[in-house]
Amino acid sequence: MIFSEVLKSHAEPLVKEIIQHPFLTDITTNTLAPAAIIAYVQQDEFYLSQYALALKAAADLAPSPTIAHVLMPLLFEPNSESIAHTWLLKSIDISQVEQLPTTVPNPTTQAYIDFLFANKSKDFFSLITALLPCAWVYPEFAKQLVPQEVTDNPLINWLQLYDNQFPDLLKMDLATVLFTILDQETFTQSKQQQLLAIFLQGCIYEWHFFDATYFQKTRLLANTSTITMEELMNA
Ligand SMILES: Cc1ncc(C[n+]2csc(CCO)c2C)c(N)n1
Repeated sequence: MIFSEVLKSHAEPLVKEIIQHPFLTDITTNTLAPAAIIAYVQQDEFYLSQYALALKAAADLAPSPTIAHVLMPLLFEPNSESIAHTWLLKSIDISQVEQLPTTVPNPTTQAYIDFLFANKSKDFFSLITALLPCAWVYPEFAKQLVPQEVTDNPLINWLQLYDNQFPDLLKMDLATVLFTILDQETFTQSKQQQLLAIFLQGCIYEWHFFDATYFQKTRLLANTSTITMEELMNA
């Protein structure tokens, strides 16, 4: 089995969990709470800005000019997925991301981003393996959840985007490119195990990302407490 297939087959149970997450089932039934939509869009805007930086770092770390060349066209602008966010917000009568309050990353978003940059500090292949679940999981659940019949659910556009049905708005080939880079490399057994662990951890973060925004785990001590870090340090 080629390495990318090994990664995907191990992650299959996690994809099943993600597909059953209430965030996604509520998308398919058009019952996703406005608060969950707002929390998701806010967190995702922030997440994607950091993801774009990590992807750029991968292109800079590329072990050969050929690989760098393959990655270059994929360095999407952080806001290239903003159409997905616009569609979600429109369903609750908010037209612009700018209308949302400023975002503080919730602990899950922050942990996911820290995970990406921790793998940047390891090596190029660890980094692209950490970047892969984000690019791979969405098309995986989208192809399974997009309804075959016509629907008036406005949230289905969001799924169709990730099912590559609007290639002019968002190209969905990043996962394929990153898997191909991995498949062209030969890894020792122990390196394969390390990369598999990174890949699965990334898929787990994808589940947590939905869970944190669905339940709005956004109530941070830093937002609610009147004591500042500075005061604690100087006490
Ligand atoms: C937490 C989170 N994970 C994955 C995506 C989806 N996504 C991000 S980058 C990319 C590759 C093509 O743009 C895809 C599919 C998201 N928006 N937010």
